[in-house]
Amino acid sequence: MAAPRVTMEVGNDGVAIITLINPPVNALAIPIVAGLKDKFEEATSRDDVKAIVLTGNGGRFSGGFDINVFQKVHGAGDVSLMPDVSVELVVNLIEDCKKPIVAAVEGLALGGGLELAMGCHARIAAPKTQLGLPELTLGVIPGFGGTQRLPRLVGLSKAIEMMLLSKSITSEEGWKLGLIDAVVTSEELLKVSRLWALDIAAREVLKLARLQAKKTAPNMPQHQACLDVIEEGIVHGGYSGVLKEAKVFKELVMLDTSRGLVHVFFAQRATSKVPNVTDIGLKPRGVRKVAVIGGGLMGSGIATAHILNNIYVVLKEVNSEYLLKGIKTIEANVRGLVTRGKLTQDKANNALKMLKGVLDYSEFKDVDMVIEAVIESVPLKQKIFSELEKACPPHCILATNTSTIDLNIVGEKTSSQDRIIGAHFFSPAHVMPLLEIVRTERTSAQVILDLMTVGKIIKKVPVVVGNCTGFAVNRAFFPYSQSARLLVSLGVDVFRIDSAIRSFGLPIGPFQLLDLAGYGVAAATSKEFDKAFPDRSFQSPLVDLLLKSGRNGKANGKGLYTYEKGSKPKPDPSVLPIIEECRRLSNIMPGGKPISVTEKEIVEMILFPVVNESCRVLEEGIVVRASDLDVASVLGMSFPSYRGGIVFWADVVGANYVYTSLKKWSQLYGNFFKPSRFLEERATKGIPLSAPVSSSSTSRARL
Ligand SMILES: C[C@H](O)CC(=O)SCCNC(=O)CCNC(=O)[C@H](O)C(C)(C)COP(=O)(O)OP(=O)(O)OC[C@H]1O[C@@H](n2cnc3c(N)ncnc32)[C@H](O)[C@@H]1OP(=O)(O)O
Repeated sequence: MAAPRVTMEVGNDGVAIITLINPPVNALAIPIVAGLKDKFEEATSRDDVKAIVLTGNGGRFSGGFDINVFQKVHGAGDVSLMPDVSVELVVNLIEDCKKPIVAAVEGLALGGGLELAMGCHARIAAPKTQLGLPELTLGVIPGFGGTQRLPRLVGLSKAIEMMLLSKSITSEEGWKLGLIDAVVTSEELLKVSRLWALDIAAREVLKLARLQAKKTAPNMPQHQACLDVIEEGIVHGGYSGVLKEAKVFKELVMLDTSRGLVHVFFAQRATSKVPNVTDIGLKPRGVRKVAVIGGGLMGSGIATAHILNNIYVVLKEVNSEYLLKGIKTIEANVRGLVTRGKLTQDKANNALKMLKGVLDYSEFKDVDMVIEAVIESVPLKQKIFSELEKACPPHCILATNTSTIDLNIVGEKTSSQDRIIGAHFFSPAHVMPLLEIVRTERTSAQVILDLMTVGKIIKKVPVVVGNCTGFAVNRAFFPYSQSARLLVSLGVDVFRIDSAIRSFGLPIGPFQLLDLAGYGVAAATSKEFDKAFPDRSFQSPLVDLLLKSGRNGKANGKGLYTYEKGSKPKPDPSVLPIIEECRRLSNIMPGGKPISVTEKEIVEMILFPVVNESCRVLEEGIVVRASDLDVASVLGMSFPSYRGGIVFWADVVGANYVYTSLKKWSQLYGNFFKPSRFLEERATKGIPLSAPVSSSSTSRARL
């Protein structure tokens, strides 16, 4: 029988195949260990070797360390006969190798055999390969790093079972656990392992991940940085990798991105602390049965959010046709989650069992909460709330999903103002995470606390806000769509505006959002804001012109963009004459010529007016604290979380810069941009916008 040896063959592809030859099980005898060291050193230093595959001859990877050596140790009583494999070979030469090493395992990889394979950068196995660490059966423990690497690859419980019970697993099971990267036929084993090794060498995976991250996280440096650090370890070894990791970590933690994300993390948690509500010893009352009035888009979304979280819902509509439509929408919402893999069929069935459709108030006698979600009509809402007062038990919370109407007016015809509260969901209500809880001066603390608790049960982030037109989010962001339309009237291209806002980090621009919401909704909400804030509301003819030309956005497939199934929305060039007409009617371009702006100016001219209105929201105490508005802007408007929310971002940009910019634009383009008193004061005194209102002289003046 030929002497145990290790061979190396370098292919034209630059892959060195290192083979263990020690029949019958390729036990890791002393000459094999020495041979492995030689070959790995050679492969590492040779320029023609790009990557390495380690394999065993004769269809068996390795049965482990040569047990005969144990006998020699026992006989001589000399433990120094054991070679240093764990650190010298597996860590220094294999794991830290600057070239990728892939183990191609077949038949068996036991004890030291599996440990060698675990030191490699990937493991490809033939079917039914036996993988195990049976060292305890010999009275010892795994000695080539197995105690450390196996738990990291398969998890602690499985690793303990495999070691303490000396239980082997198959390569198929290993693949499921993450120990094996791919299981391929015996014929393909070497070919796939070579390609795998080259793939790591060419770092295709990293390249792909980089491209992907560029698309999904364009403004966040930590994604590319993470890939750079991983690559450093692959190219220059683990030590160099951890050094770079430590350095890059410290750089990243100091950046605005991390500051913004950490701010949002704590800001989100702070929303559950509401002075005089959560700190006065009240206990939330259970809400088991909820009635939703109105099965339209909002009502059905709200009902869906509740049944998905085990809350019984009665959905009330005015006739069976509408009711059926509402129930169908809820079923479609739930099915959609199953299709997208977000919900199991079982859970979906259980959720739908929690729903009952009704046409009258008989089921309302034992409901704990009602959420009204009918159209925005004051007389209709007033009528519903006075009926609810009679139909519901006295403890029942009376909530409305209105997004514009003053809650005091909604409850005017009742004597239950203490139970009336706003539950402002964002569409689609079963998906969007924000729940604005709107309180009036008369809403009781108990009712606020109860709704906050339900909000958490249905997995929303409840933010308690005050009562005003638009509440916190829609109020602060009403200038968002208006400034976009103002820019269009000043001659800036619609699609350029959307693209600038997307580059800033919002998922879609203001005009795509307009298409999505539908022009009817946009026209109605614009009117509310024109009415509430006439001094600073910009009235653009654009939406009316679009409606007149038979367009209604995505809903009828005709918007500023064209919508075809299966493809992304595309700018529709046929809207350009409508936009020209809009500019002609507005007649605000200085000297009749389009203004010239950079992408940065577009973003600032759209978002600084939002900051300005946010200042008024803060000054009026509509939110408990500035960070609540940050959370609301991130969760309700998809303002990029890595910018920390609208107020946080404004402070990063600098209140003074926001103020001077707005002042300049207000001189050029009018009152829409006029800085608010709060902004002016904070900017001139150098106080951050996020500082508590009570610390500014504004509120001191009021007190
Ligand atoms: C530091 C490290 O963590 C320490 C270690 O690696 S300790 C070693 C851990 N490995 C083991 O315990 C595996 C022991 N071997 C076995 O369980 C089985 O031999 C096997 C499953 C690999 C193969 O089984 P099977 O096909 O039935 O063949 P079997 O007759 O047992 O073995 C074939 C030959 O290989 C030898 N052999 C098997 N494993 C060996 C090993 N690890 N060292 C030295 N010789 C070994 C056997 O003594 C036998 O020799 P023989 O032909 O001269 O009698």
